[in-house]
Amino acid sequence: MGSKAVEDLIQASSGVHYSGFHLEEVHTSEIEQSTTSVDESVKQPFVIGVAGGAASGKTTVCDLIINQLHDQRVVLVNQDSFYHNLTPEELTKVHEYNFDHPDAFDTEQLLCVMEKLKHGQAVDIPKYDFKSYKNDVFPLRRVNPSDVIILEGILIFHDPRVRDLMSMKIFVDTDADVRLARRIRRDTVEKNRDIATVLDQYSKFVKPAFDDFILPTKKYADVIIPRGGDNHVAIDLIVQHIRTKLGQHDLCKIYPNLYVIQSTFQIRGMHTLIRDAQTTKHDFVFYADRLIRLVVEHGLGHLPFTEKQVITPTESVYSGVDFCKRLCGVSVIRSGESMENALRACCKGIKIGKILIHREGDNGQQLVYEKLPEDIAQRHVLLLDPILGTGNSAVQAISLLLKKGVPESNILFLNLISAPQGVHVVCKRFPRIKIVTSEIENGLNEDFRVIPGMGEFGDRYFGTDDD
Ligand SMILES: Nc1ncnc2c1ncn2[C@@H]1O[C@H](COP(=O)(O)OP(=O)(O)O)[C@@H](O)[C@H]1O
Ligand SMILES: Nc1ccn([C@@H]2O[C@H](COP(=O)(O)O)[C@@H](O)[C@H]2O)c(=O)n1
Ligand SMILES: [Mg+2]
Repeated sequence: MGSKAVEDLIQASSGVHYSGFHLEEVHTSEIEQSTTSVDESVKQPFVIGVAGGAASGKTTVCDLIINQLHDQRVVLVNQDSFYHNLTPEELTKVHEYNFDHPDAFDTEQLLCVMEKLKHGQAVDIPKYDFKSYKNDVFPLRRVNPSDVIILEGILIFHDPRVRDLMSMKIFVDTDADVRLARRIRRDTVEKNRDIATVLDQYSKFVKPAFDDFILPTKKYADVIIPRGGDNHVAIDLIVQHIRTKLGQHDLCKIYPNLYVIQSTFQIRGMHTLIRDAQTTKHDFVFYADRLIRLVVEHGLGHLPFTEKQVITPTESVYSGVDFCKRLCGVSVIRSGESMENALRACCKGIKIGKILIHREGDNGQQLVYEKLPEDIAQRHVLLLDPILGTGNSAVQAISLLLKKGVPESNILFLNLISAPQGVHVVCKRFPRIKIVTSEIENGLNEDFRVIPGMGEFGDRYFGTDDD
């Protein structure tokens, strides 16, 4: 592929940083590999479960959430669509059929639909007809893959496999008498049923199933909404939370200890400069330093604090906090040393240890030198290395700190860019350490280099590259 084709590719891929590629060095296979790795990681939808008794206000709550999330792609999948069709025999004795029992639903079909949606495929979902009791009413409803999928139904929390799909679970909690009153009105007005049948179904099936199957799933809820759709505060908070989660990188949803600093145009502009192969050494150092300072300041915000009160010059009391005192920086030589100045500028007199890890071959790492404070086990450690790639150096460095007695939860790993592979390796092996980074990369190339990346950070920062 010639450089013209590469430029076309860059042009076509809005929103993705390709400015760090060395155009003359890019090979077709590298581009295809990087593009494929992006496609493979199909953006995971944010799945919300909404459960609660019949006529508690579930659909009303879902409609309010959908309205407020108007600028997002949201779909509603109703558990009613997965009611089993009744056999001819069951149809003749429909008043003896329990529509509130978990067995009334085809959960396997629901799981199959969710699997497809999660993998970015559109699905056709049946529309349930409460009058004919049939779930094969045509035309089927076409549901496209979306950023947010809301799963609603009385027993949507019953099956653990369905629960596991959900990033957020909401239980709509409405008084039984309110639910019954609404149900009588709905079933008589909308479903043309007579009141005696509605009350009979309620006492025989609806109430017992609520007590036996629905209410016990309330414990799985992350949020319980009293008064359903009338509770605007709860709905506003839920929508706010969903917006925050949608703005986060998918990896942050998997690993709660991974923090990617909120992107702004300033931050993206600085990244654009340090990733550009044409950027001068002077500019590279200047903008790398600015980004490092941001990451360090953000990282310090994750340290514990103690409450402290001071008297202001107006002799008033200011209730504030005191910084965590027992800190230590540890830089991974050589790139990590570029982060020391920012740490020193933020934490007066901080001790800084060093670790040297030699890269053996393509993927192996070997620890060759370490100099750490003797009392490091009693300190919170800020581990400094601007790039998290394969995760091999980070694992070596963290393992050494643990061997020296530093508790895992006292380690804060600060870097500028992280490859998903490295995040998986570090977060799975050390789930209690925190990682603070400023951008998540597309992946690694065949040489285990981060892409798009910024080249050899140490060489560019310390001026030892050939230019
Ligand atoms: N806060 C409310 N105040 C008054 N009526 C409501 C309220 N919330 C829902 N309803 C009515 O109650 C009935 C059941 O509400 P719905 O949201 O469909 O509940 P669910 O989906 O839990 O069965 C509907 O007729 C709806 O219009
Ligand atoms: N043919 C049917 C199917 C279901 N029901 C009742 O619907 C309730 C669930 O729907 P919500 O919108 O209230 O969640 C449930 O209590 C079933 O009894 C029915 O009456 N007829
Ligand atoms: Mg409903």
